[in-house]
Amino acid sequence: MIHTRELTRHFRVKGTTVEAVRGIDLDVAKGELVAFLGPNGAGKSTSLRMLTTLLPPTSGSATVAGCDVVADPAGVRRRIGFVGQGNGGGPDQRVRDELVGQGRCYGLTRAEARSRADELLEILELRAAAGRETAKLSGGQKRRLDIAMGLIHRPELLFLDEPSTGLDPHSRANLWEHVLRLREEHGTTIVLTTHYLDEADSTAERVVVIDGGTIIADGTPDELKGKVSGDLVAFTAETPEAARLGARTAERIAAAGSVEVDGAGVRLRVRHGDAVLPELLRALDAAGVALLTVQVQRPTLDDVFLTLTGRSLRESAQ
Ligand SMILES: Nc1ncnc2c1ncn2[C@@H]1O[C@H](COP(=O)(O)OP(=O)(O)OP(=O)(O)O)[C@@H](O)[C@H]1O
Repeated sequence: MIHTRELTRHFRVKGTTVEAVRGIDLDVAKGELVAFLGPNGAGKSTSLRMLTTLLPPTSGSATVAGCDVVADPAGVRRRIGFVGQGNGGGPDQRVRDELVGQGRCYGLTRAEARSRADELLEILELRAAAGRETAKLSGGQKRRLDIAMGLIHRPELLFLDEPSTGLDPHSRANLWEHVLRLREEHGTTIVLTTHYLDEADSTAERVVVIDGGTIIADGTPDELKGKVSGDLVAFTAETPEAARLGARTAERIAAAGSVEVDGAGVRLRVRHGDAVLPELLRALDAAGVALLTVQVQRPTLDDVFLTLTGRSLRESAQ
């Protein structure tokens, strides 16, 4: 559905060159749900804008839904839907009219546009808001209308640029339910950008991590987490002395890496935290280290980003 080779985009800003996207090779198959994850300025939107023909590449190539983005941008546009950051229509437009108008823009007859609009209002649970002015919708309803607008011409491939930014947690969850259902029921391929780690983790089956204009990791959330960091085992001893003894004991445990002591707390990385835990507890007990708390945490996508770049995505994204 998407094939890019060495896809590159530079901008000239005040006499200097900004390398926004630097030679991206990406293949997305039909039906995939892919999240581009990366901090602000990583090159996610620029990549999306090239794939949706809004921006020509400086060099490299991209084929989207079977059409070349440079040689046949009209072909790409006919086959894709794009929901940008803060799309929306005119504030005085009513929801259904907005959708029908969009359908007409894509060459649907009036009857087709009306029937498709009604279908989408139903799918995206906007039927009750059909006669309302778009300016009076809630944030979540507005984003769902944006998505309906992107789907009016039944695209095979839908691009969503930060679909949930600015929504409250309830609206975000609701939006995701709709997006996932669309994909399940209609087989739509979906490519989206996000800087919400939890969102990429829980909803995308494939995460493409972008930083500094290049892809630095690509895989399922579990593959990414499995490859670059082990589980975190954290325990608290009764005193800092006991913690230091506990840390020395933990260091001797098979495959324990990067043991850190902070006051009475100890943190270590191990490959399979839950499998190592019984051995660790026995060793600590034998050394006379009594524990107040112990927990095992699977790595997060932020741990992955930290391991790859030395920076926390959570901090970069704030
Ligand atoms: N039209 C432009 N002119 C000049 N520089 C640009 C332009 N668009 C993007 N850039 C620069 O290119 C780099 C990548 O920006 P881009 O918007 O693609 O990042 P992003 O990952 O989508 O970030 P965000 O999460 O903030 O949207 C940034 O350094 C940005 O300042």
